[in-house]
Amino acid sequence: MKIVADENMPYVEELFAEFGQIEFVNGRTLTAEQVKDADVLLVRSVTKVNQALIDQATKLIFVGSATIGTDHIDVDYLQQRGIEFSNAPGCNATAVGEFAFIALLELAKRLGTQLKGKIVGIVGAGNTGTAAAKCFEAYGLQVLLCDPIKQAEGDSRLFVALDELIAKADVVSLHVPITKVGPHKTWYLFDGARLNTLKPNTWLINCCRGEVIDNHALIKMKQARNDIKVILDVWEGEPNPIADLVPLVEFATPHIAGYSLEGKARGTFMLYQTLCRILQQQATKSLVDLLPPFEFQQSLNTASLDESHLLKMCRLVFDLRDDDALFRQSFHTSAGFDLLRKQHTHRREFSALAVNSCIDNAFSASSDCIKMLWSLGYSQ
Ligand SMILES: NC(=O)c1ccc[n+]([C@@H]2O[C@H](COP(=O)([O-])OP(=O)(O)OC[C@H]3O[C@@H](n4cnc5c(N)ncnc54)[C@H](O)[C@@H]3O)[C@@H](O)[C@H]2O)c1
Ligand SMILES: O=C(O)[C@H](O)[C@H](O)COP(=O)(O)O
Repeated sequence: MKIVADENMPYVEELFAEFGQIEFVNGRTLTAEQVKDADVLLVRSVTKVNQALIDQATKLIFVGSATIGTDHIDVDYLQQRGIEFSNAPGCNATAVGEFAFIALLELAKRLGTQLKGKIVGIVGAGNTGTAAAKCFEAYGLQVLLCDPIKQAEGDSRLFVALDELIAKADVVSLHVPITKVGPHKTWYLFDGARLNTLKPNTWLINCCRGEVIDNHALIKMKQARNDIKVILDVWEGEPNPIADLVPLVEFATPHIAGYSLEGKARGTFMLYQTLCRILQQQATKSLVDLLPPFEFQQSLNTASLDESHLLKMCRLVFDLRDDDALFRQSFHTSAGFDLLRKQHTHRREFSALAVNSCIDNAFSASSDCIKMLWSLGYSQ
């Protein structure tokens, strides 16, 4: 069996070698010639899998994408050809939720203010939106959810309309898939008109897909209203963000919100499980065995955990300032953007770090602050 896999997908060797020969390829420049004799194709979000790419791949039985998004896959064409397809829903949701939380703590710090007390509006209450809400709620913030699709499906959570969310929220965090048609299409959901309805001093964060915000309109808005603060992990026209936008954005990263080691491992592992099912083979590998132990364990020796302590705790697993600095140095070319992603030092999720209070100290961390960290996702 021949497996063609994106060279930037960790753990492929460990999980797929037992099935046959693996050929690692550059996912961005993959050609029909390279996949024509593949039985299995493993991709990431940078590879467009469509008729043009796999027309000649007559042996192909499975296409797997180690991603949540599926906008790069022509799912109908795969279905017509009878080729099994699977993405990895939820694989990096925790990473995205924690990214949004940490990014907003960083923004508050940079602006000399606090995230505590803000109302956070989450647009799209699926896997990543729910993971983000979990962090904000663990920190005691009020969260508003907007998801007309889930609402219509009878999801029991409380939802608000987008206009109401924008009118009430201090922070707007975007978590929708990119869709171009239908009553809830998200392409340019935040166009110039909607951006102008953001209330003064709103913080806007996008870690879903760049085109959910009209980036040219965002430039105009930022030039006119610097009270609006923006964090972008995703960009219209990746891998070539609009250069004029970058200096206007408070934190800028190269589409790495989902890049935790755990999220990456889960993505590849879910594809391994699917191939085992297709081949009617027992899955013998384990996800836990893939992950290296984390270097630290933390004892808290403080009676209360203020926001600056919390941010220090977060930086132990992920220091977003590094990604922001590197991005500003080398986003200018598509090679730069992709290289930043390729060379990203995979961060860990909160769960990698075990946190306890110093039990022998009278002024040790109160159980409330330890519980808050555990609710955020840190281990006990
Ligand atoms: N930056 C990254 O690294 C990164 C990582 C993971 C996912 N993503 C992107 O984020 C997207 C969302 O991921 P997810 O796991 O939360 O997906 P999901 O499918 O679990 O949830 C998306 C939610 O958005 C809702 N939705 C759709 N249209 C909407 C609209 N117009 N208004 C409000 N809600 C709407 C859906 O009903 C759904 O509940 C993915 O499709 C992917 O494009 C980015
Ligand atoms: O859709 C997703 O899961 C994310 O956008 C994912 O993090 C993108 O990462 P890539 O596929 O480029 O590795």
